[in-house]
Amino acid sequence: MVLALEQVGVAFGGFRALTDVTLSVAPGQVVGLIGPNGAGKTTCVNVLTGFQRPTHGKVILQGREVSGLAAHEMRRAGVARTFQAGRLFGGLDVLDNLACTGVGLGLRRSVAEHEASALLNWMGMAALESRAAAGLPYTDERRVAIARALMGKPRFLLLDEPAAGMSEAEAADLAALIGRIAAELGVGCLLIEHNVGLVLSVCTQVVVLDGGRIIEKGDREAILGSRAVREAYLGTYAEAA
Ligand SMILES: Nc1ncnc2c1ncn2[C@@H]1O[C@H](COP(=O)(O)OP(=O)(O)OP(=O)(O)O)[C@@H](O)[C@H]1O
Repeated sequence: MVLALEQVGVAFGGFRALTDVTLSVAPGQVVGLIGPNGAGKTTCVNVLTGFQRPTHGKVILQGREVSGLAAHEMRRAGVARTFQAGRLFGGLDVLDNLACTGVGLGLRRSVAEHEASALLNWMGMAALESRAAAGLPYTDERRVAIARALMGKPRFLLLDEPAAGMSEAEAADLAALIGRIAAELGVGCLLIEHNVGLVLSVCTQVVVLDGGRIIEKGDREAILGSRAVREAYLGTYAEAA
């Protein structure tokens, strides 16, 4: 049972941001979504999470069409996301950042706090519980945003450039974390990332967008061997791969 786009198109006025996009993420799988700036990656995530209605096509969750659901309904249905900017509640500590999200999802406060604490522990971040979110170093802030997205035990997690601004070592740690989220929690992950090396290290399947269309889909070898991908994209990032 998967989260999928079926022949999705999105138009902003006369501009087509996406055309005929079909992709899917299965539980426990990490799918990469790459492509040049403006290719339509964030728009895909927005459609999959209810932030953007498709102009054409369908969003499918566990066999059911969910194209019309709002963002909070998709979240309750088990589809979580992170944003390019962290969007934490700066005035709250880390535990409360997670617990508030749990309460918003319908958990009792004590249950939400317990889940938040267990999650931070699982991610090796228990020491951050009572730190103010506003004062966190950048990489911790990104990891707390991922922890918060995992509240309520979502079945799918969509990550929009989670490694932006990180060093190679920090990005490698993040890749390991994403691998654990898929393998140990069984969460299906969709990873938008400009760091192609990171995508190829953690994703079993990669989808390449250019100009709102899918130009390639496949595993690491298929992507590295694709002439269309090299021409559209990898030229700029060849060293990273
Ligand atoms: N709300 C909107 N109104 C009009 N155009 C939009 C809107 N949102 C996105 N676009 C346009 O749609 C195209 C795809 O944008 P999108 O943000 O999905 O690309 P992206 O692949 O995520 O790019 P980046 O890597 O730069 O984040 C871009 O040309 C963008 O300017």
